[in-house]
Amino acid sequence: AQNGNNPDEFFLHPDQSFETRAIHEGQSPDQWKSGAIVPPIHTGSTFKQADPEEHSEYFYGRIGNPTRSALETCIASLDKAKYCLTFASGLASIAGVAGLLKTGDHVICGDDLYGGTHSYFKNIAKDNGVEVDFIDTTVVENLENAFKPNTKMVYVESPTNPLLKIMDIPRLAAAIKSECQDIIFVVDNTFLTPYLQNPLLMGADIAVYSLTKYMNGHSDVIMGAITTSDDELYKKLAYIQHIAGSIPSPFDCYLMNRSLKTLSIRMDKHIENATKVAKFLEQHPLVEKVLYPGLESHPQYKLAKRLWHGPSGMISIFLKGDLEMSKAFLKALKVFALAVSLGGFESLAELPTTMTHEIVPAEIKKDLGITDNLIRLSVGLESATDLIKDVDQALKVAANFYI
Ligand SMILES: C=C(NCc1c(COP(=O)(O)O)cnc(C)c1O)C(=O)O
Repeated sequence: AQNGNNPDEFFLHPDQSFETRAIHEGQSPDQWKSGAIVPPIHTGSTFKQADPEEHSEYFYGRIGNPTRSALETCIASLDKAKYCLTFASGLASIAGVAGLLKTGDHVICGDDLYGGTHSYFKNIAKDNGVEVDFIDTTVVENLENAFKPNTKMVYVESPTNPLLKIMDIPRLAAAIKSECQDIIFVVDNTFLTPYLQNPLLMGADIAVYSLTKYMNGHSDVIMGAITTSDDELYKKLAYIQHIAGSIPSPFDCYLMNRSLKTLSIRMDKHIENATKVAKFLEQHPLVEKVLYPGLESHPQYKLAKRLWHGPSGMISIFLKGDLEMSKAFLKALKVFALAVSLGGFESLAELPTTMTHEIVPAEIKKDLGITDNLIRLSVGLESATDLIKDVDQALKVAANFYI
């Protein structure tokens, strides 16, 4: 995390070895005949066997690939996990985790989730006979009151997409395990990455990642991952990866592995830029509210400081206007691009209600507060001065729609 001298500048004490592990874990040149310093891209789909009754670690690309193994070893180390499994996308990894549920099981989901994740549990999991409840898991008592005899999983994001609600993972874990040790606690850690939060160290059984976002950070790979330290869960999830077969390509694994090498310095810059942009927006007359866990005004700022190494680069703001003002603001931006996704080096801006959360039923969006004037910003690595100038000029254009 940031190397500020003032203890108030950053959150939990930074993990001193993260950068070294990101560069070296899973990358040993000794594992390759060539001695390559950077893991090569193994595109082979199948591997020669010495005997019909025995094969080496690698025998078929869907079951295992050396480039994918290098990546999975690195991510497991970054998340301080025993295991990592990668999938073709973030939602594919979520589908893999949901594959642990059987007909008649009950899953408790946080109420504020990425639209696709909400839709997966509300439609696909439900159609597979899984009972789903969505509750506000920022209040631990809500969770305690939601348990049923058939509860098998609790699934949350922290912070959540797009309202940046923060989960007290240790308290949720304690409540879950005191209810029943067998309930699987899953935390989607996409917005923070292992650099800023390690859910497994706080009691989660599985962490889920859309690697597409910050961990790749270059908006050119779609991929997902899970991490766990539970041997039984790993065996089941590895079976799902192998047999349901939703695996990433060797080339994408090479790109993702390469991105991890700069994850820490990119996150520090995302935090530095987002803090400056959030502070500018917080005082702007056309901005009703700024949600950024790095600002003391965030309702769960103290919790974020207690659990996180830093507040990441995502900001959600409420403009003092309606849909027309939001559209005018978003279309006036020049440095921020109007696009879904997040976590890349380029700054992105979007309107959750009609874009990433369009799929969420209107009454649920209303209950959550995903309104026409809610804008989500993914603050990139450009000059903070340019980013602030961009939102300032776009707000001036949108001022004509001020109500
Ligand atoms: C595309 C977007 N989100 C994807 C996402 C996913 C799905 O990841 P994919 O790699 O897009 O399949 C899972 N979890 C979170 C918290 C996410 O934000 C978005 O919010 O713009």
